[in-house]
Amino acid sequence: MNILVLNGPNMNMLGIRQPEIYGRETYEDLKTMIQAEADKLGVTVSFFQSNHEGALVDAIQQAYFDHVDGIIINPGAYTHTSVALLDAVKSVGIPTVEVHVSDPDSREEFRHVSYIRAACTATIKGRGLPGYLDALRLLCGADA
Ligand SMILES: O=C1C[C@@](O)(C(=O)O)C[C@@H](O)[C@@H]1O
Repeated sequence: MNILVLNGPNMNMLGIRQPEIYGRETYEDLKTMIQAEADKLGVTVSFFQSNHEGALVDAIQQAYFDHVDGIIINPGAYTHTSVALLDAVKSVGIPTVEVHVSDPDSREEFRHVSYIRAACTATIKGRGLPGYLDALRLLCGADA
């Protein structure tokens, strides 16, 4: 099984950006944590982070041609704005789990809308970085 982990804008700033919300662990720590869980589950994971909407659309489309089995996506702020990412996930038909480190629904009103949610099989939010591990287990059919 092949899982792609996509992170949107500012997720490369984990550990630096608003640690009171996103914690002190870095993007590299996140990748290490996911890789360790993937090794346990016996699945292959690849990672992509971009601050650019189109690059994320390209990565989702490429996942189709690479026969990726599942996508974990934290679109960052594009969650609340991007019809393009919604359309991309719908286009490829790959099971996709939306992850948020914080709980956007308990933050500012403008974070309450998620465009991508309609294309996702599940949303995991407010669980910190371990939320990504829950998403991985969910996609692999292991208990989340
Ligand atoms: O960049 C982010 C991170 C986020 O997706 C999260 O992981 O909690 C929540 C979004 O509202 C925000 O724009």
